[in-house]
Amino acid sequence: MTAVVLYGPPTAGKDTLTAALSAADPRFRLLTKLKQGTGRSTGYRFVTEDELSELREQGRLLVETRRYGNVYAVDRDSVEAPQRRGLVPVVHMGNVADLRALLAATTTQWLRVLLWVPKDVCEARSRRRGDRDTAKRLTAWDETARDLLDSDLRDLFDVVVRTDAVEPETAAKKIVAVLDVQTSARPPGEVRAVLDSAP
Ligand SMILES: Nc1ncnc2c1ncn2[C@@H]1O[C@H](COP(=O)(O)OP(=O)(O)OP(=O)(O)O)[C@@H](O)[C@H]1O
Repeated sequence: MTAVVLYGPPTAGKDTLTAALSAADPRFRLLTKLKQGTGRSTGYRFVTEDELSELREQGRLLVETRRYGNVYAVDRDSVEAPQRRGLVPVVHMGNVADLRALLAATTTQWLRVLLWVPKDVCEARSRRRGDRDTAKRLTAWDETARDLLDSDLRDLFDVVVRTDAVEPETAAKKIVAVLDVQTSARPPGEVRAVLDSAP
């Protein structure tokens, strides 16, 4: 596999696992998404509406998401340029439609990872992290759970991790181990069991 996509609700550990992956193997690089709008800049490159339109016209936008009045996008170059240098881009996704759009738009072999936390752990993590918008995060957790339960889970994830049960370093090692191996997707029953299981 030449790239990794991490899907999960707020506080599932996407940033934490990305850091653990980079520490375990310097090939892993967080992909910088494009953002048009306002708010947090970490992990994003701000672009103007005109720049975004130009990239869209050039067919460069693999995924485009409109949320909270902002536009978020993945530029094809931000996937392919690191790959040309032997690096492994890591991208974070928050909904299945975007995940599928990303998979369909590239010839890249993505390692697809589901990170999961139960809602009470999400709340505790969000409060501990000092989020001012914990209620919004919990709404997003509900939306992510619904999104998954409404989706066809066949052939969607290669690795499934409950991050309240597995240390980030252990999850990173597992991903490094399967990255270059032909893996088969986790069966839908296994994915559902992870969503349903009590903390
Ligand atoms: N495997 C883990 N074990 C224990 N704690 C973890 C684990 N992964 C993440 N955490 C903790 O949970 C909190 C949220 O993690 P992180 O910011 O990585 O999640 P995220 O998925 O990137 O969240 P968001 O999408 O809300 O930005 C952090 O305080 C982190 O220390």
